[in-house]
Amino acid sequence: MSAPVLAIEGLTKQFGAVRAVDDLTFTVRPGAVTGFLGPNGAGKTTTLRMLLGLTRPTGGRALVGDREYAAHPRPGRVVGAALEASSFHPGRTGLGHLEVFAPQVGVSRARCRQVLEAVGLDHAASQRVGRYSLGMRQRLGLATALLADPPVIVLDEPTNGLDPEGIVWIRRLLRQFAAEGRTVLVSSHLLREVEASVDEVVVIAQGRLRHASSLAELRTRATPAAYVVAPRPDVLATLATDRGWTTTADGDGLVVDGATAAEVGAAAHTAGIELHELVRRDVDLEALFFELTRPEANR
Ligand SMILES: Nc1ncnc2c1ncn2[C@@H]1O[C@H](COP(=O)(O)OP(=O)(O)OP(=O)(O)O)[C@@H](O)[C@H]1O
Repeated sequence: MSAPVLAIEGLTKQFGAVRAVDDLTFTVRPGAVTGFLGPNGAGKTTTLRMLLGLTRPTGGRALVGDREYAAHPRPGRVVGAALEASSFHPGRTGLGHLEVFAPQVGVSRARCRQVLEAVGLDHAASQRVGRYSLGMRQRLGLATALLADPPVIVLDEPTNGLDPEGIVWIRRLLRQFAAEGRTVLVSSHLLREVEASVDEVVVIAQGRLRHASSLAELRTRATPAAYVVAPRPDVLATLATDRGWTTTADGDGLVVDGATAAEVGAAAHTAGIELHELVRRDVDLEALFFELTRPEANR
């Protein structure tokens, strides 16, 4: 499958006095899961709505491959999207909802049953959507997105309302889509929630791009830290301070901020300091995310 690239080019949306999206530019490549991240009100949904032709941009454009979404002959077959879990007709059954969409994307009723099963809703096929839980509506939204087996999948906060098992399930599904070569864009206001399933991250705040890179590259931006246990923690703490690192007592040992485990090990070795334990501390991505998305005035 050669899935299209998504290209957001100088995209801007002004709602009265509010600039919801402000000259935003980034691309989303196939074969990867891209996390579209930002705090509440950052402009994620507005961006996705512009990408899907549901909101008209004030400026710039959003391309799905070589053209805008609406310019594709059958856009619903190219991009499968789930935006808001609440926008279902409450009187329709889960299956009925999919059957309304099926002709629009040119798929059979049998396919509707197939996707309901794929999202774990076959047992609730004839239940009214009004009685679905938030998690079930999320699954139905995903089923709608998957109906046409599209090469591009766009999901807005898909883990909202899912239980831990559902979150693990959706992570696997996202990974599978990427492995199949699809272009996958998934929004969230929590980096921690998508950390295990994304390859690329696009971070926005106040409608503006704050960061775009691979997740691996973002990690390298975070301050490294190590946990170390030494029989003479005072000597180790002095060494760390001399190197410009900070230390905090933690249980039997010290957390050294600002240094990798390898740097702490090498420095201790050179200084002839005995160590009993030395491990890498996972980088605090959440702190970095908070830093990246702080209001501009406070940066
Ligand atoms: N139709 C609208 N009319 C006026 N203002 C709007 C409209 N839609 C969104 N906004 C405003 O635009 C800004 C961005 O909203 P948006 O929903 O795109 O953010 P978001 O990142 O998706 O947030 P959340 O995570 O809370 O859903 C907010 O200030 C919001 O109040």
